[in-house]
Amino acid sequence: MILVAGGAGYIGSHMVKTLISKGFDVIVVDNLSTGYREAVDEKAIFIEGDIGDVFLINKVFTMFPIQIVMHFAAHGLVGESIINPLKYYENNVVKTFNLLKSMITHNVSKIIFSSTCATYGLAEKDILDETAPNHPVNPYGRSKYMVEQLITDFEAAYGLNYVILRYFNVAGADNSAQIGENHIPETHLIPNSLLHLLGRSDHIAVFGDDFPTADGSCIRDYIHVLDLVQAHVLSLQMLLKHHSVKKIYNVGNEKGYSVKQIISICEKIVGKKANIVVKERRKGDPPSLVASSQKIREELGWKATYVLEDMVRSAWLWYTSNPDGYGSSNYGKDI
Ligand SMILES: NC(=O)c1ccc[n+]([C@@H]2O[C@H](COP(=O)([O-])OP(=O)(O)OC[C@H]3O[C@@H](n4cnc5c(N)ncnc54)[C@H](O)[C@@H]3O)[C@@H](O)[C@H]2O)c1
Ligand SMILES: O=c1ccn([C@@H]2O[C@H](COP(=O)(O)OP(=O)(O)O[C@H]3O[C@H](CO)[C@@H](O)[C@H](O)[C@H]3O)[C@@H](O)[C@H]2O)c(=O)[nH]1
Repeated sequence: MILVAGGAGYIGSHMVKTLISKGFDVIVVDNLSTGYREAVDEKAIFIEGDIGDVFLINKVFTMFPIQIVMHFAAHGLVGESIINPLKYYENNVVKTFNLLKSMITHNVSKIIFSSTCATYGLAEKDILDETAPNHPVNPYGRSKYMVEQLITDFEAAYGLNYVILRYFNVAGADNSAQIGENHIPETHLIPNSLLHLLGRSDHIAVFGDDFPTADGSCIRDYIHVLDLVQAHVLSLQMLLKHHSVKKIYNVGNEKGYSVKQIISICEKIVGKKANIVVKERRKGDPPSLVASSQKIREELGWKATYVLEDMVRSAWLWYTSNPDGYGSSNYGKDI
């Protein structure tokens, strides 16, 4: 049985759907702070609760034969983490510490952890492999790097097996259009661009056009949520088959797109012009983050199968099929 922490969120709900389709028994623990009950496959057991609730998590480990924890539960917004670092260190570090401690107490010895390329910070190279130095430049990236360090220390001391996946920017939606990205407020670039083109805002902002990049806007590497889910499936298979697993993998498409290029691709796919407004840089944004995913390709046989246009098309299908998201009235509005 697999415990999916944060399985009601954007990425976690796609993971749960795939695990169920592959015949795994799944239990989701999610406090619904940014997730949705409706996003969780109905064949999964759902517990509304907090990963930091030691009593609850101990009970889950006592009642269910959990083999592996997939840990998606976190706050994930770079900008917000600068304004409210307490929220990030408490939720992402302190509560994960509680979860890890319960795992160790109950001999649950395998974890797949959702980390991020934000651990790298200011990239010294155009393409980042897993040996690039970790110098995160915002509290969110630091909180994730701290958890990576907890996990590696617990591996050394208590034999915790782990796969840490450093996701680059995740985008797109399941092709069914039944689940997708529904953050309130929405801050991510592709959703914001599409919601603007859907008429939900009067402009799309470009945060900074004076970065040291070709067109001056930030460069990111976008990965389809379904390709990312497949990276988890392969990591899961390795953890189920082997002992003493301690792996860190980047998961990205190995291609960089600037903010301006992303908006232009969204315009092309939707067939409409955006009202683009250049604004100040958003604090904590590194100019460029692009992956080398060679390690996971070579070691697990993973490869990205979707290109950027597929991500934008599937996200657009999700938004146009579900204009109210999971039913919330302030879907897509600014704070
Ligand atoms: N979206 C991206 O581009 C991206 C990139 C890199 C890493 N990540 C990481 O992937 C994970 C999932 O991201 P997402 O985009 O799906 O975010 P999300 O906000 O949609 O999902 C997070 C889920 O975790 C739940 N949650 C948060 N704190 C919790 C707690 N203390 N106890 C129980 N449940 C809790 C939320 O309710 C939500 O359902 C996060 O750890 C994030 O940092 C995301
Ligand atoms: O309306 C917008 C929204 C974003 N951006 C810019 O677009 C880029 C991408 O921003 P966003 O989509 O918010 O993603 P990131 O800030 O890169 O963060 C995402 O990707 C990280 C990995 O790079 C993950 O760790 C985080 O959890 C996830 O939120 C950044 O330069 C933003 O400043 C804009 O210009 N206008």
